[in-house]
Amino acid sequence: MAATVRAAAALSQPVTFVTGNAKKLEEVRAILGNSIPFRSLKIDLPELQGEPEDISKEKARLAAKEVSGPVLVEDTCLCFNALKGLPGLNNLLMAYEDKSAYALCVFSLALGPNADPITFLGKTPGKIVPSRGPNDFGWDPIFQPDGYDQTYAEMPKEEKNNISHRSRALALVKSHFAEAKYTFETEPSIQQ
Ligand SMILES: O=c1[nH]c(=O)c2ncn([C@@H]3O[C@H](COP(=O)(O)OP(=O)(O)OP(=O)(O)O)[C@@H](O)[C@H]3O)c2[nH]1
Ligand SMILES: [Mg+2]
Repeated sequence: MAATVRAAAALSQPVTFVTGNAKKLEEVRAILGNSIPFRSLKIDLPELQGEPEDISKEKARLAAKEVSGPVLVEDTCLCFNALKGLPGLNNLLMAYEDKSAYALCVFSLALGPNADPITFLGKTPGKIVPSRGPNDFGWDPIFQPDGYDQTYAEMPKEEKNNISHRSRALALVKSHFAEAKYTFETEPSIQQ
C-alpha cells in the first residue's frame, strides 16, 4: 500500500502520546518541550504480559488503532538484579544482599494503525534503598541512581529528567525524529 511508504515521511496528524499516568505525562512534556509535535490522550490500554519490548509494541498497535494515527506509548519498570531483571515487589528484595536494580523505560512509536512499531529503550542503573523523599510518584522514593546521594524523589525534577530512564529513552526518540524528518499533514487534500 503506497500510504505505508509515504507514512514514513508524512504523518497524518501530530503524534498522540497515549497514557493513563499524569506524572509520566508531566515528565514527558518537560523533557520533550517543543522538539516533537505531540498531544496526549488518556486511554487505559490493557496491561499485557511478556518481554518489555513485545508488550510495548503490542500496546502501540492497540493505541494506533484507537487513535487512527501516529502514537507513542511508554512502559516503565523497576527491575531487580537479584531477581534477574524481574520487575517485582520491593519487599521480596529484603531477603537478598544484592539491592542493585535498574529503571527501564520502553517507548514505542507506531506511525499508524498498520505500521510496525519502533521501540526505544532507556535504562538507569541504581539501587533500592529505604524510602526517602516525597511520595507522589510510584517508586521514586526507593530508587537511588548510581553516582547520586539522592533518590529520584529527593532530586530536583530537572535533575531526575537529565538522567532518568525516561529521558534516556526520549533522547533516542528525539534523534529518530530528527533523522526521519517527518512532516505533518494537516490538510486532507495533501494526502494522495
Ligand atoms: O517512581 C516512579 N518513577 C517513574 O519514573 C515511573 N514511571 C512509571 N512508574 C510507575 O510504574 C508503574 C508501572 O508503570 P506503567 O508504565 O505501566 O504506567 P501506567 O500503567 O501508570 O501508565 P500507562 O501504561 O497508561 O502509560 C506505575 O505504578 C507507575 O506509576 C514510575 N514510578
Ligand atoms: Mg501501564
